Amino acid sequence: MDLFNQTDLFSTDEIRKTEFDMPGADVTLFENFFSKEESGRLYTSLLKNTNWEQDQLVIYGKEIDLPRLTAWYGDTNADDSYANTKRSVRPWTEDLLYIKARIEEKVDVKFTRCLLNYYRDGEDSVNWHQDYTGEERKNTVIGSVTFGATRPFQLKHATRKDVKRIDIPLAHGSLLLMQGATQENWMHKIPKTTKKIQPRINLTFRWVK
Ligand SMILES: O=C(O)CCC(=O)C(=O)O
Ligand SMILES: [Fe+2]
Repeated sequence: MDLFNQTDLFSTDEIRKTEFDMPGADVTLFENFFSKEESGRLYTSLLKNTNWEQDQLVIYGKEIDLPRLTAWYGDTNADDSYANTKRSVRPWTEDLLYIKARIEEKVDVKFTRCLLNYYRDGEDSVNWHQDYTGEERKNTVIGSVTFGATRPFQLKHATRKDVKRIDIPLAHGSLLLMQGATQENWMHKIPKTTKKIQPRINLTFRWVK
């Protein structure tokens, strides 16, 4: 066996935890949170069974397709704050309930919603933004799970120019937890790339009253 075979070196299924040193944020990455085998199964199943929708954004009165496909799932009996946006929230599926339960072992929260994003290729992206609005942004938990291609998740401080930006590669089977005031103090994005890359699915589990 070739001892320096990269595939062998990196094909470990061990969970690796990294806490990031970011002022005003609480961000933790768990690599290999889902095993290779589970991740492969969930990627295929989510790709096929999710009700992917092409959502639009209105800019200067013009409707523009979002550069990705999306879907909302969650507690359908909870008071529906997304009702006025015409976005339909579908009931939890078995896959989503499994992923949700695995994350809930790590955090003291019961998630009520999940937003799924499907980045078909390098042209698909999400621009700088913060999750949640108003008061809800001040203290939140977001569990972000990735299956498929690795894309860099970029973070920048919302107001301080002296704080360095950070790039976290989110790989197949990883879990990123963003807690406390992270959404209030930091913005995040997934940039476009001209590299030939495989599709990627991201799930953000949220808590909405
Ligand atoms: O794809 C990702 O990793 C992030 C998605 C995201 O920021 C969002 O949907 O709010
Ligand atoms: Fe986001």
